[in-house]
Amino acid sequence: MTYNYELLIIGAGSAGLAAAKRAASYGVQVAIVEQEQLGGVCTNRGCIPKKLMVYAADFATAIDDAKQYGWSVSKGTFDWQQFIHVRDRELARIHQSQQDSLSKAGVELIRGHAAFLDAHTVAIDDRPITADKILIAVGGKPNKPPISGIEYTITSREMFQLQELPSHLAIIGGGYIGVEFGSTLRSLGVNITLIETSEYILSGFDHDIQKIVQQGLEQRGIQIIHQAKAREIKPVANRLQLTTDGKTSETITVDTILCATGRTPNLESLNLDKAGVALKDKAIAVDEYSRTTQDNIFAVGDCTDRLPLTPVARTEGHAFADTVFGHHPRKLDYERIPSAVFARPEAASIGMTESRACEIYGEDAIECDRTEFTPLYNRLSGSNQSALFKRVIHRETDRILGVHLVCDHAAEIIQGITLAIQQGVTKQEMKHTIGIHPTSAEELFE
Ligand SMILES: Cc1cc2nc3c(=O)[nH]c(=O)nc-3n(C[C@H](O)[C@H](O)[C@H](O)COP(=O)(O)OP(=O)(O)OC[C@H]3O[C@@H](n4cnc5c(N)ncnc54)[C@H](O)[C@@H]3O)c2cc1C
Ligand SMILES: NC(=O)c1ccc[n+]([C@@H]2O[C@H](COP(=O)([O-])OP(=O)(O)OC[C@H]3O[C@@H](n4cnc5c(N)ncnc54)[C@H](O)[C@@H]3O)[C@@H](O)[C@H]2O)c1
Repeated sequence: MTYNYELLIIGAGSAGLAAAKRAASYGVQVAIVEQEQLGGVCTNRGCIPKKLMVYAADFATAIDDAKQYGWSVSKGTFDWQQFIHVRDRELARIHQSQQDSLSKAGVELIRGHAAFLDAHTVAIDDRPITADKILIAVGGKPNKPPISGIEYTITSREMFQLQELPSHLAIIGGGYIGVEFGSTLRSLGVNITLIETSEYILSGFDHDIQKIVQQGLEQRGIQIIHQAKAREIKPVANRLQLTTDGKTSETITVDTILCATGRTPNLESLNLDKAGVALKDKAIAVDEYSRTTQDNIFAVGDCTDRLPLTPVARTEGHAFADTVFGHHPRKLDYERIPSAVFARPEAASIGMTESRACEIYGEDAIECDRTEFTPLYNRLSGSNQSALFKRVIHRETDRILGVHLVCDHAAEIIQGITLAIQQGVTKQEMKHTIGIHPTSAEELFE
């Protein structure tokens, strides 16, 4: 049987683009289908526009800090529309570069919505296209809990399209998205109320990180209503009234409500049943080599139930292509993947949290060292935000199982540490490492 393509990829986000280029490098005839702009969530409504917003917001603090360092400066005003203009110019540049790199790799880009007709045939809008192998890389979309009035809330997608900044923003969900938007918009002068079901924000992070970031956000004037859930939302005279249930019941009136309670795979109208692809919970079921329940179909990135981060999506795309077309079977180690929360204070982690290590090895087998200190920069800036460095160590082997940081540039620092952790570095080896002075990171080698 001959097909239109050897490989058809559905979705040109981080995972799909990485897989397309790597497969093409093995001489495979590849087409990629995309229904929106190239680059998916990361480029258009995630990592990149979010980080640009963080950079914009940091000037507010930098100007205050500059005064403490002897500068005579005044804050001026922030022009949201001007920021959107320059941000979109940068996103257009990225789209062009993504398109150019697909052409250079010889990958055909097909615009439209894909839905399965059978295991080898996909309808793109109404046009049937066949392929020997198909990779599903359709990503995810925001969840909204079933709360009365939830239709008045927006999600991270619409946050990037706001025409003006609200005066008061309520955020439901204190995970990555809620914390990053809350922190950034606070620096831009927005009043923030964050509602989180647990006692602490950033579920899944080490407990010390959760506590220090939560305190830091509160010190910056963010109101956190914890152990609470949004119960009802009602429009009241051009604003929104939100009532919470939980440890305390509160009613607040705000301009905008962001719902940031997690994401689910984007599988609607893909007709996976026609292709014989099974689900596990709400995600595509895959094995460690990203194989689905149908022999010729694979899935990578946020549409599977693994770690929804861009570098993971990209690496799964590469590993799929290496395994299937490069004949180098490759799977990921999901235990040692670094991640960061781009809030102020910033947090970053690699490896096991203290509670996970105790769960696996038992409390007696684990030792933690924890240093909290005032970074040199804050001595003059006047900020009372302390930095936290924590290491989780396996007593018997002296191996470092996890490193957790809260400090300026935590995300940049954790990258180098990631390599050491992946190589099985011990506490003793770290102690014998000579650091750079004066930096915050040198504390890791004390
Ligand atoms: C606000 C926000 C901030 C984030 N910040 C970070 C960060 O700082 N660092 C980090 O590592 N991760 C971050 N993430 C997570 C990261 O963006 C995702 O993990 C990553 O984008 C997943 O890539 P993907 O290729 O699997 O999916 P996506 O990027 O979602 O790409 C899927 C693509 O498939 C297309 N598609 C879907 N269905 C069809 C169809 N039927 N036919 C044709 N095309 C289709 C979609 O239009 C989309 O372009 C963030 C996410 C959000 C929401
Ligand atoms: N810096 C980054 O790498 C980055 C940034 C943004 C997003 N992401 C990715 O996107 C994913 C989704 O982010 P997210 O923040 O939406 O999800 P999340 O799973 O990180 O956090 C959701 C939070 O909402 C809370 N919650 C759930 N239902 C609630 C309710 N009804 N009321 C109040 N709180 C409720 C949960 O307890 C949790 O703390 C993340 O898991 C992450 O992988 C990564």
